[in-house]
Amino acid sequence: MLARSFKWKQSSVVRLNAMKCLSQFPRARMYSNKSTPSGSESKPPNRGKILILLGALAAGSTIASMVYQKDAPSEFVEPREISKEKKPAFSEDEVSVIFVLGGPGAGKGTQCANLVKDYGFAHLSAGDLLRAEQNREGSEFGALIKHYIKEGLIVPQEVTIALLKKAIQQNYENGIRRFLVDGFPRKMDQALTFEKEIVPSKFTLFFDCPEKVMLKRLLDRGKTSGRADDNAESIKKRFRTFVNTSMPVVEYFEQQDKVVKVSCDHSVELVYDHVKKAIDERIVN
Ligand SMILES: Nc1ncnc2c1ncn2[C@@H]1O[C@H](COP(=O)(O)OP(=O)(O)OP(=O)(O)O)[C@@H](O)[C@H]1O
Ligand SMILES: O=c1ccn([C@@H]2O[C@H](COP(=O)(O)O)[C@@H](O)[C@H]2O)c(=O)[nH]1
Repeated sequence: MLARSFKWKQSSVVRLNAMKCLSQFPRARMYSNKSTPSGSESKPPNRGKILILLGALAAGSTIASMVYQKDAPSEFVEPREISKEKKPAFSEDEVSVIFVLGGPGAGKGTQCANLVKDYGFAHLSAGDLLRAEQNREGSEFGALIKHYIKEGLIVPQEVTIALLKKAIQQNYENGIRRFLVDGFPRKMDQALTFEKEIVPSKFTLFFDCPEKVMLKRLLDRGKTSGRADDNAESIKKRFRTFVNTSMPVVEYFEQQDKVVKVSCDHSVELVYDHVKKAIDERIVN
């Protein structure tokens, strides 16, 4: 948030400077036309040219402010090695990534643990990676992550994608080729960046669950989880973020026919039967 307001301030300064320029420009032209060498009355300023110049200045300031905001909030983030890469770090033949999405408490982690046992996937939970980074001594992102998680907001993609990329790379070096990327992508920018710069996903496993059921599960889990966001206030915010920010990602992949939906309002065992079926039908390597 701090970062966002910083960026906003920067772009506002650009706009304000441009406005100052705009407001002073006509006056400067008037002064220069005050008198003519012949001493005759000054000519009216050429309004057409002034308008064109004003338009160009306004367009320039808008573009400048868009460029400023595009990368927000990069102040918090390590060098932007992700965006410099021209093509994905891995090809789809090298690694298989299945995104696992669903509302908070839908049972994603529980089902991923089953899949790890039976299929040898590496399970990368974006939330777990963020919590580990938050607690890592010396992390410059600790306070930022803590704030976003408590508020049920999505941590800036640069942080999460860098963590995921590192984890995939480490597992790859150890011979692992199949990944369940759990609780990610939660926002459209993450989906686009990950697929462009890390690897395109095979498909998305989407756990569909009524809010009432998820609420009960999370409040029960909160009795022992020690998670700062397993409380009624944070859960409400997480639900809101899920509907407004994460569901558009599911819809985006649905349009590409890349979503397998599993209903989660059943026992762990029954849900897993459906999950296994979905995986067996779609998995390629
Ligand atoms: N099918 C199920 N029936 C009843 N309880 C379940 C079921 N699946 C998971 N749970 C329980 O619900 C809680 C939330 O499950 P889990 O942690 O797997 O969800 P999640 O989707 O990964 O949540 P989050 O996104 O918040 O990390 C856990 O306490 C888990 O034991
Ligand atoms: O891509 C992500 C994934 C997670 N977060 C933040 O972490 C919490 C907890 O995630 P869980 O999957 O429930 O463990 C989530 O509410 C977000 O605040 C994120 O920012 N980006």
